[in-house]
Amino acid sequence: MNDYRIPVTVLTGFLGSCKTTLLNRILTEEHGRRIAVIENEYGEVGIDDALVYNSEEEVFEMNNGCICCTVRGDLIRILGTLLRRRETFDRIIIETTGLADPAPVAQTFFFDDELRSALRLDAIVTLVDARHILEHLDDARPEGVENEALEQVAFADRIVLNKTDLVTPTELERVRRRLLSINAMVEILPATRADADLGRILDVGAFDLDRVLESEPGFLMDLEHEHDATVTSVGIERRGVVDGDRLQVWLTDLLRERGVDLFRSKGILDVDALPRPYVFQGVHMLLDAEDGRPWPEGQERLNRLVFIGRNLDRAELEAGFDACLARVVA
Ligand SMILES: Nc1nc2c(ncn2[C@@H]2O[C@H](COP(=O)(O)OP(=O)(O)OP(=O)(O)O)[C@@H](O)[C@H]2O)c(=O)[nH]1
Repeated sequence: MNDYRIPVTVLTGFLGSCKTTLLNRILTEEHGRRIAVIENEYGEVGIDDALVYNSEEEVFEMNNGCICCTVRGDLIRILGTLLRRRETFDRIIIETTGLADPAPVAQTFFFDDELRSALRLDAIVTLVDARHILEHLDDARPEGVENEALEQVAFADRIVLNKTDLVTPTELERVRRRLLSINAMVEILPATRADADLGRILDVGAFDLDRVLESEPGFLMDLEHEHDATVTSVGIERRGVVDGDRLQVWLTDLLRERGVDLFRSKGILDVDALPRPYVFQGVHMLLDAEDGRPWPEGQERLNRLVFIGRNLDRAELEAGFDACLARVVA
């Protein structure tokens, strides 16, 4: 029997594991397919809108809470809105935050009659950072507090085992075995910059409710979960021109000294008043930087930074960044 329901892919994976990189690849390579994107970002300052490939696709942002907790109602509303013009797209991709539990997101497609009859959860695709995943899986949590990285691996229908360039073959094999010890059935696709075969990721019909119910009988009932309250996000927005040299010193020192607890950092900055923004991305102690898309004409250049990690000190981060500002614009 033909299934005319619209396929939905959930992209999940811990902070910095490469979700946005994979999303950009899909939007570039599947160009011509009509894709509706729903993006959930952690923290009050959104950055990913500027990092997602500039495409024809409509991107629905959900920035005011976590998709698996506070904004699940928003997700249902956005899906409902999309269904009212279902002829305008062929598939939906949802990118969760790096700290989301994918189970409540998956449940959304089974609770609501309208959604269940129109949408088909195709697969939960979990991105894994080969370099950092073991420390996150080993991160002991108090009783009742969940380990999101573990949930993301356990719930995956496909794992894109990414950043293979940052580990040795022996380390990669150790990670692969660990992933299979958590989720024996999952198909693992090794990748660098998420260059896995999209044919193994999209339209694969991999999500199987019966299998999930076998391993998690409470899947359709148990909505309660608790995140680690020591992990928070600090968003900073400032006008002004940043001094490139001071910024380098500050960021390098910050990541070296705090990199263990600083899971993720990103920023879009007006450095030295250049025509294009300076975009930096940190994952623990590793830092990448590149020029972003040119600042929009006639629009104010607002510096935006986000830090996500354990026991973050907002005042210290703000003071550190403020000291990098060469010129403050009121
Ligand atoms: N060395 C290396 N770096 C990578 C690879 N894939 C992605 N990166 C870098 O890792 C960083 C995080 O990538 P993103 O795609 O933004 O990760 P994400 O999962 O969307 O991040 P959050 O949404 O913030 O959780 C970026 O600086 C990427 O350039 C890879 O295969 N190897």
